[in-house]
Amino acid sequence: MNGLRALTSGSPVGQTVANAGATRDAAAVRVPAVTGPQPPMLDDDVIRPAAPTCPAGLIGGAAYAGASGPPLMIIEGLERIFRTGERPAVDGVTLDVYEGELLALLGPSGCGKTTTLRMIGGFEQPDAGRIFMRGHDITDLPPEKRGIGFVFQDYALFPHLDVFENVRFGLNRLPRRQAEARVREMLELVGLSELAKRRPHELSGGQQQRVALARTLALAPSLVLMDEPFSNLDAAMRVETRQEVRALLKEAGSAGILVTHDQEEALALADRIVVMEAGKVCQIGTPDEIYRHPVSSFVASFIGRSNIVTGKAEGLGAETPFGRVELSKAVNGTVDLAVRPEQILLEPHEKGEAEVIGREYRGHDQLYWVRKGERRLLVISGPAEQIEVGARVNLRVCDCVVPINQDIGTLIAE
Ligand SMILES: Nc1ncnc2c1ncn2[C@@H]1O[C@H](COP(=O)(O)OP(=O)(O)OP(=O)(O)O)[C@@H](O)[C@H]1O
Repeated sequence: MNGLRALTSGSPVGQTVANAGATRDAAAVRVPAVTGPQPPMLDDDVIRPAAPTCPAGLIGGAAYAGASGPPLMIIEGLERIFRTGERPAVDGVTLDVYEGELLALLGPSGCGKTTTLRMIGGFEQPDAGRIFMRGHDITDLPPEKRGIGFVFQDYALFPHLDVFENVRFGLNRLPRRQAEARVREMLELVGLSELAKRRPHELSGGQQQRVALARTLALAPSLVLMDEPFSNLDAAMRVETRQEVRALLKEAGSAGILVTHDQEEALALADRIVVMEAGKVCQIGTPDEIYRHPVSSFVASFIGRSNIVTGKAEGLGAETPFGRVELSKAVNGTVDLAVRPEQILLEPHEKGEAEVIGREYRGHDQLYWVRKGERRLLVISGPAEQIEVGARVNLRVCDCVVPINQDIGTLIAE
């Protein structure tokens, strides 16, 4: 979905920003005012209720290990039902975001990521649920009163303004010298001081992305929303730019919420990942937790790849089509198990239990498809191994396997 239109359509302010993306008319654009740790120039734009309306504390999901205080934002039971939909587009989303944390909303197309982001930004009104920022209920505030910054998918830079003027845009309420000092500071932060006089079309996609980020960060937001911000970049530029964006947000001390359907991007960039499916949050955790301890076959298959097999578990072991495997948690009964392709070793043997039916060389590793009885399994091995298609192999699982769908079995110990 086009991040700019998706994020902004449907609200007067949003509409203006969306139009700006099309017309590039600086005078017509109203960039949402934002607040943050410094400078204090936009504070009077933001409504601050006299007392917090929600107690600071963790609601939903796993805690962020890097948290040094209460959450910056608490989102509680957010719901959005479109008249055209058979089910809610967003269905009871509850999560929190900590100061300086980078959170990725990850899930397949249509699972409600953009709608969730639009509600956080104030461009879409929820049908139920509340959003609290530093303890204040901001659910009913317009976008420009929320203290939140935006980086749009197509950057929304003004082609007739140079880099310096693009970044200064939105700082026009500051005295000129103070605004210019802030722009210089931001350009230094994003490493574009040398290119201050260039127009957007004289920059690479990655540099344009940095200008857009500098323009947002100039307003010192405590939270920056980004909808598929790297989708316009080629693969190599995407990898480089996403690390830069992460570093810049960390340096600026701003938290970020990033919408992506790219699991590799979420794993590489985020402090925590919120996995969504059909409008609901199915798991929140660090990239490592999500990858190594998926809570369902959906998460196990969407984040990385998994062979889902059924096993008969007894404590920390289970009988499976691979023979006996060790489990990461003690369970009893019939359980589904997520076996990662890299956890399976292929041992060539002329009377092996399985047959190699496909092979894809990828340079850094190889994918093998093997058939055992009716089952088709995916295996990833190192690049040096050479097993021909048609060869017989034995399969060995070389690591602890994660039980999922625990309602099938009985969890007997953590
Ligand atoms: N304005 C709207 N009117 C009606 N239905 C909508 C509207 N916006 C979104 N939807 C529907 O809500 C659901 C969630 O859409 P949303 O854009 O939030 O998903 P997404 O996860 O961001 O998808 P993508 O990755 O494709 O952008 C989809 O079924 C979509 O068709």
